[in-house]
This record gives sequence, structure tokens and C-alpha cells, in this order.
Amino acid sequence: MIKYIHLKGAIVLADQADLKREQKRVDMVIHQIDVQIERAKSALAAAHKETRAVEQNYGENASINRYEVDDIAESRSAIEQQRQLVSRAAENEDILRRQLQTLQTLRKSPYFGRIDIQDPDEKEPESLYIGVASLMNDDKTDFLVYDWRAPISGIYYNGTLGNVSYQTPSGLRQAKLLKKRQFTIVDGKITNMFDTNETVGDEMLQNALGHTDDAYMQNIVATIQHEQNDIIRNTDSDLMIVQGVAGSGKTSTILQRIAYLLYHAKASLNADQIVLFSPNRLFSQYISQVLPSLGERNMRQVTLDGFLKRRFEGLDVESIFDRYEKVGIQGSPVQQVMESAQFMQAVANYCNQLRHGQHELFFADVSFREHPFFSADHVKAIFAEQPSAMSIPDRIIRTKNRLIRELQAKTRKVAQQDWLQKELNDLTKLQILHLMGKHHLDDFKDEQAANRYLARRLAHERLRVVADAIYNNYFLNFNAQYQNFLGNNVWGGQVEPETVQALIKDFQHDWEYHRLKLVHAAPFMMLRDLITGEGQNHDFQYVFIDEMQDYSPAMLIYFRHVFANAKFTILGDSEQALFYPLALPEQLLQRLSVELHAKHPRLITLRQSYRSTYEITSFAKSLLPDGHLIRAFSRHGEKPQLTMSYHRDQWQADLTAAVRRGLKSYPTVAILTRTEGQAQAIYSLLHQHFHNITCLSADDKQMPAGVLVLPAYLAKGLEFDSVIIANSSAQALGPDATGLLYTMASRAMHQLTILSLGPVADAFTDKASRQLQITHQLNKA
Ligand SMILES: Nc1ncnc2c1ncn2[C@@H]1O[C@H](COP(=O)(O)OP(=O)(O)OP(=O)(O)O)[C@@H](O)[C@H]1O
Repeated sequence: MIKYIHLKGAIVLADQADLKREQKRVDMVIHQIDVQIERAKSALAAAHKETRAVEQNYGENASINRYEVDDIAESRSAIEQQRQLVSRAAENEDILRRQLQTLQTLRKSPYFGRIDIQDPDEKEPESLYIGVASLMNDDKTDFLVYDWRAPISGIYYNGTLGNVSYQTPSGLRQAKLLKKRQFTIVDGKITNMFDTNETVGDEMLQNALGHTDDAYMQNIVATIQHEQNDIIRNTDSDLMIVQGVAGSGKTSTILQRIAYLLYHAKASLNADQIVLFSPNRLFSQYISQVLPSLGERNMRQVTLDGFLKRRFEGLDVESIFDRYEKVGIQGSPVQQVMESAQFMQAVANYCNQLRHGQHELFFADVSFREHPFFSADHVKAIFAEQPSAMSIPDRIIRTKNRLIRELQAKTRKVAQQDWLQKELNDLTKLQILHLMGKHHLDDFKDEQAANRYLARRLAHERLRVVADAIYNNYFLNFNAQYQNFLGNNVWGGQVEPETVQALIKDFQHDWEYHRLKLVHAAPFMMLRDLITGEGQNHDFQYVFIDEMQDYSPAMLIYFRHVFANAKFTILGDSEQALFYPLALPEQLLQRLSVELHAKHPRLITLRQSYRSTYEITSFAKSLLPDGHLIRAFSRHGEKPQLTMSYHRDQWQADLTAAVRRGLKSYPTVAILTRTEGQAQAIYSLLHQHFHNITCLSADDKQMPAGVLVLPAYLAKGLEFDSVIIANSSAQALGPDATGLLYTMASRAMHQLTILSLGPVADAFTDKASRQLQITHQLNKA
């Protein structure tokens, strides 16, 4: 650091003039922003008026057209034109609204950085100011603020003083970085300003990390670190795997990366083409403000559970939380085989053999009114007629087309059946009018002709279920097919035949009750997709998977298959292992890069932890076998406390006291447990003492302030000012608790309290215990 001005403490007098000059510039920029805000407000009001006008016009035209205009085709196209006008007006209004929001954000803090660069072709150095969005002066000749994502802003994050280079449309350009200055501007006033040679000065980071507000994640645009910047600005890799220790900014970084990508590929990428797999619904809510605070729309977000629900409509698929609650992390050997990359390869091999006629393809009846409308044998015969040189998906498409044609022919027959005629007779006048569509009774030569037409229309409507069944491939029996696959020597000799038979039986039993165990999900989906040639989604350009250690290799391979055109960014921490046994970071990185073979993979490791105080991180890292590699950030706080008690009443009293202690300093205190049952039990114990206590479940999306009780798996990706680990006894945490304990401890930003009823779990190594302030409560309360 070269020069330092701290407004809260003593101000270095020599820099007062500099500070004055900078504040003057801030005032000038804010004045410009005010002018532009006024202009944007009037433009928005005008656009809003315009939207209302076209909407009204559309409403009137649509109703006129429906009742009075004869020429339906013409009126439809007029309506379509009007509809487009409405959506264009709404879009325009939306753009203006976002511009206004950006200006309002800039008004509070127009920028956070300044770089002075000397271009070799210029006489004078140029000062550039960097903020969350770009801002031009009134006559659009000069940038008052550069967007942090502009190519030249890269210098701010990467460059140290001296020679630097940056991208321009005509290639890489060299320059000299003469000064790098950082500001904290609050409500238009500079509260902190200093010159630095680091990526981002420590002081700024200290301030950013010292905040006590954990309801929503904040953007980190002003304090992005060098190694994070590499992740944010990488556009070459089709697979980026980031292994980052707890609190190293993985989530923050990917959100910044999404904002960066949206800025740079404005014309070809929109937020709907990006999907983020998030660990739970609370997390989705927690990060929801980051992109809007950077002036961007949120990407799509989905949890694994939500994704599987959509892929298995009508089936109750076991969630990873349910499985963890039932069996913990000790997956059976069968589960390990089924969730491996080799097993997914076995699915591909099986489908390949299917194509060459080495296995039978299974068909199902398509039923209508509880009778087979197309029998499985009939469908099978049609399929068999298709050229065997064709791929299975192509033969299925041809089978589908044949079935649709047969359905059309059968519709006429159904129209004459008694039950349909009876239904027709029972229709109300309004229903008949609806069935008539654009026709009128006068259009028919006599009543019989009208009746024939109506019967055909009704048959068509009733048979839509059959058309949907054909469209959705219900004529294929995937249940039988999958069982056939399981029984087909796909286990590489790793599982006994009796175990496989028991597995198949269990699968069939669940199927009858419309249930599916998670372990079957990835191979089943892969089998179905490879047979039908469907299921892939080519629209998504980027897929982000947070908490990668919570996904089986099989599931990640399936995602790769589904999002065939997308670039992947996968991030997580192998040591925050809740659902699978703990793996060392290097092992996980190596495994993933082999399994998800990519053309330009990039592996990045983040070892600096930012979230927690030095004392909390020192404890958390000493739980891990390779924890010495983790770097704690030097923000100090109190030592984590461990209180051990040996009587339930005393433990309860300690818990209540710990919550009170937390609430004294922080608005939110999170009590973490291993299971949902434990969380509920604690809620029952405490709810009489604390009116603002909430027990969170997997369905919850919001985190209110106050006392929160939740199992650790719902706290994934989140952070809290004060964390209480409710009971860290061996009994409460279960076996292999290292990953669990590490995850829980690393959720705390400022305060960590650990309680134990009885001896603590083995995960507390001697080294870890030395980082704690330990109290033994030997008495009863
Ligand atoms: N460069 C940075 N500037 C300011 N704050 C940062 C920076 N990097 C990370 N942080 C802060 O550190 C905390 C942890 O970040 P984040 O949640 O992104 O980490 P993570 O690696 O995803 O954590 P975990 O794996 O433990 O869930 C957040 O409060 C975040 O705002």
C-alpha cells in the first residue's frame, strides 16, 4: 500500500487536497446521475403510458374480433400484431425501469476504483473510474464510470503498478498502470480512500467481511480477488471445476461470473439460457439479490429435487435429504456401483446392444377408457417393420407417426360409438358452441352433417389422451426395460446375483406405489433418453453446479448429457461432504476431470477462506486431514466455545444461554443439527423461551430473522452471524462426522458456539480441540 487516507481516524494532511478533488468529482458525477435519473423517470412514465395504451387497444381489438369480425384469419393476424406491440412496449418499459434502477444504485456509490494508465500513444495519462455499471456524460462523449466488466477494467483487478495489457477490439494493448485507487462511497460521500498496489486492499476486504447481515448475499464487485477474477473472466473452458474451501467465495464468484458473461455476450446470451443447480430452496432465495444489484436479471435456478420432479412427473422421487435422513452417508456397496461413471457407461453399452438386437425392446399398451387402444403387441409389430439399420430413436419416431395416423383413422370410428353419441347428446349449449369452434350451424347442409362434425370433434377431444400418450412415449415400457437392464450382467462382478434380484424386486415394489429411489434416477433417465433420443436440452449455454460434492458421478454425467451444448462450471468443496464420505480435494478434482471429459477443462483451487473470523476458520480447518492448506483471513473475533454437559437439563440450559448470548450481538442465530428430527426436537424445547424462533424445512424458501433451527444440509451454501452446533456428541452426529462438523462450523461468520451432551464425536481431533475455549458442566442444571 502506498498512500492511505482513513476518514474515521487521522487523515494524512498531504492528501487532503487529493480527497477534496475526488469528492468534487463524486459530486459532479452525482449531479450528472440526478439529471439522468430525472430523464429516465420521464421516459419511464411515457413508456408506461404507452404500454397501457397498447394494452387497452389490444383488449378492445381482441374482444371486437371475437364477436364481430367475420374474417377470422385476418383478425387473428391483427391480434397477433397487437400482441407483439404489447410485448415490445412492456419490454421497452422493463429496460427503462432497469436503467433507472442502475442509476439509483450508482447514485449511492458511483464507483469504487480508479486506475491511471499511460497509453504509449498518448501524451497524458488517463484516469478511469470503475463502478457496477457504466455511465456516460450528457453528450455521450466520455465515460464518467466504466463498468467493472469492461475489458479495460480487468487492469483494476489483475494489474499491479507497471506494465499491463488489456483487450481491445483490435487486439491486446500495452499500457502502464500508474495508480490504483480504491474508494468506499456511502450515499455520495467518500468515507474511505487509499492507493494500493494489491489487487484489492485488505482494508476494503476487512470492511466488506465485517458486516453483520446474513439474510441476502451481497455482490463482491468492489473487492474481487485475483484468483476469483480468473474464474469470473474465463470464457474459453467448456468445463471449469473449482474446488474451494468453505467460505472461499465460490458462490459469490459464480454469480459475478454470470453477470460478466451476460455483459459480454449481450446479443447472444440471455439469463434464461443459464441454469444454476443450487443445494436447497433457502439458498436460491439467499442469492437472489446479487444479480439484480449488478443490474442483471437472475439466471434460472433449480434444485436437484426440482429437476427430478420434472423429469419423473407422477412419480415420487426420493430426495437426497430423505435418503440422508434414512441411511446417512453410509451408502451400500450397490449404491456406490450404481452412482459410478462405470454404471452410466454400462447403460450406454446396453443401449448400444439394444440397437443391434441383442436385447428385447419392451412395449406397453396405450389404454383408453380402461381398455387397450393400441396393444403392446401391435406397437411392437409396427416397430419391427421399421428398417433395422435405423437408430432406435428414428424407429421410434416412425412408430409414433404410424400410431398417430392410425389414431386419426380410428377417431372416425370412435365418433360413431354409442357412448360418444350419448356424451354428445348430454352436452350443454355452451359446450356445443365451444365444440363448433369457428363454424356455424348454417355452414352445414343439414342437422345430420352438423352432428357428424360435432361427433368427430368430440371424439378428437376425448382421444387427446391417446395422442398425448403417443407423444410422451407411453407405448414404451421403461419400467420393464430398466429391470431388464439391471438383470443384464451390468455389475462388473461387483454385486452378488441375489442382491441384484432383491434390488429389482424393491424397484418394482416402489414402482407400483409410484415411488423411485434416488439411486435409480440417473441410470433410468439415461436409459430412457438414449432409447428415445429425447431429454436433451440444447438451449442452455451455461450450467453452474454449486456444491458439486453432493452430486453422484452418475448424476453429473447425466447433466453433461442433458445440457449437451452448455459450458459447465462445477464448484464445491470435497470436504463439506454431507451425503457422501469425505474425499480429499485432489481426489475429487482428478475424478471429475476424468469422468466429465472435456475439450478445454480448467481446474482451479481456492484455499483462502473469507467468511469466518480467523479463530473460527482455525478451528474448522484443524478438523480436516489436509486443513493446513487452508488460509484463514485475518479478521479477528472471539475463540469458538465448546460447552460439554452430562445431563440433559444442563445441556438445555446451556443451549438457551447460548441463544441469548448470540441474540445480544446479532439479529440472527442459527442452531444447526444433523437431522430434521433433531431440529424439530430443539424447536419444541425452545419455542416457549424465544418468540422469534423458526424451524426450517426443505420446503421453506425464506429465512426470517431471529432464532433459526435447521439441519446442516439446509444450511449448505448459507452463512450466519452466529452459529450454535446444538449437540456434537458422537451419538448425535453419527459416524464419519468430520465433513458434517466442518460444514456446520464454517457457516459462522462471527460467532461459533458448540454444545455437546456427553462425549464429543471422534471428529474433534486434539488439534481442533486446542482451538476451542472448553467448559465442562459437571452438574445438573
Ligand atoms: N472478494 C470478496 N470480497 C468480499 N467478500 C467476499 C469475497 N469473497 C468472498 N466473500 C465473502 O465470503 C463469504 C463466503 O462466500 P461464498 O458463500 O461465496 O463462499 P463459498 O466458497 O461458496 O462458501 P461455502 O462453500 O462454504 O458455502 C460471503 O460472505 C462472501 O460475500
